[in-house]
Amino acid sequence: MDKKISIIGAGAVGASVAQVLAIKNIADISIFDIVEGVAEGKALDIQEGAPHFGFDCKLQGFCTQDPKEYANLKGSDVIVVTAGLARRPGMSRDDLLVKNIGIMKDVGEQIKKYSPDSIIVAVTNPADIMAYALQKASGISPERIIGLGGSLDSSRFRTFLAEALNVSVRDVNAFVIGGHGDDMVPFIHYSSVSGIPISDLLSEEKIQEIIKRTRFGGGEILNLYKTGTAFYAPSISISVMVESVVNDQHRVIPCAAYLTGKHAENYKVSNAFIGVPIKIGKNGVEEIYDLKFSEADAKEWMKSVESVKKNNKLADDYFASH
Ligand SMILES: NC(=O)C1=CN([C@@H]2O[C@H](COP(=O)(O)OP(=O)(O)OC[C@H]3O[C@@H](n4cnc5c(N)ncnc54)[C@H](O)[C@@H]3O)[C@@H](O)[C@H]2O)C=CC1
Ligand SMILES: O=C([O-])CC(=O)C(=O)O
Repeated sequence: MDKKISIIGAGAVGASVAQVLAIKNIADISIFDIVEGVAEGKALDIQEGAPHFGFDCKLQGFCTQDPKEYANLKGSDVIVVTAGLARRPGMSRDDLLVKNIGIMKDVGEQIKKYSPDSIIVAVTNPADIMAYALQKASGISPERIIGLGGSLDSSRFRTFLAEALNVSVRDVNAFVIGGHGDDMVPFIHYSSVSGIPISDLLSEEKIQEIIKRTRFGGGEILNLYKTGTAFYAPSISISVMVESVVNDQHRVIPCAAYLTGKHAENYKVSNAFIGVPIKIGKNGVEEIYDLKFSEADAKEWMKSVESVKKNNKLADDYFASH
């Protein structure tokens, strides 16, 4: 195929997104992992299912114990980064920062070396900070880097709203902004069912219950799995972002994007990746939409901003000393 997607990290999320994207049949897929045999095995395993779905894309796996294998990133339209540690019960996503930032530094440097023109999708947690770290390590222009968060969090939010209202998820339009952490902001004022505001349909108490469940959606799955975190909903959420780049679809999805200029002014945070509604196309983040905040929304938003800023400071300290 003439398009190429690379996935770094062939664990639960990486392998699952590889399969979803293979079924979509939009690009050849290269998978990378540091553990020998994992990426090679997952690529072959997914490929062997092709006859049933009839996908023609080719999958290949590479072990990055030999960093030269990263040369196989060359020519990637999109690179999805899922390499690193996932949390265990009792941990927050932020507890992964110190371990995962070193991996992002290595991965970012390899991307810079072999495929600096790609669009990067940062998935490894804490994702807003890992997007920031990947940008620093790769030097890639920030609008070519998109972090996962809102795409997944909004999918959970829509699922819970549809369930409460007993309506099709297709008619629920709702999104979550802010950092992909405990302070994310399910944004009720722009949420509706086919245009009918959510606040006309559900009591304030029910809405607050759904907001809380959405915020801890990742934790709910972690507490069920115990040995790992969510990967089915994450992989589908990543696939729509990737497909929007590969096929230049201009989907509007909340994701972590780098805020500067007038957007930084509107969102009261600059030079940081944080979840806002963006238009995704072949050039990555093609537009950032500025939302209007009520006083209460602004309070919630600023909590999330402060948490992202605090973590970016840790990332800056790491890069200053490594
Ligand atoms: N942003 C988001 O919304 C979401 C983020 N995540 C995050 O994605 C990451 C991956 O999650 P899972 O796939 O469930 O974990 P996993 O443990 O199943 O897979 C991680 C993979 O990364 C590989 N890896 C580790 N260091 C590497 C390196 N230096 N180079 C290449 N590969 C390396 C491991 O060998 C492993 O196969 C975690 O940080 C998790 O928290 C997961 C779900 C949603
Ligand atoms: O909960 C986690 O650590 C994984 C994740 O980000 C999510 O599922 O939202």
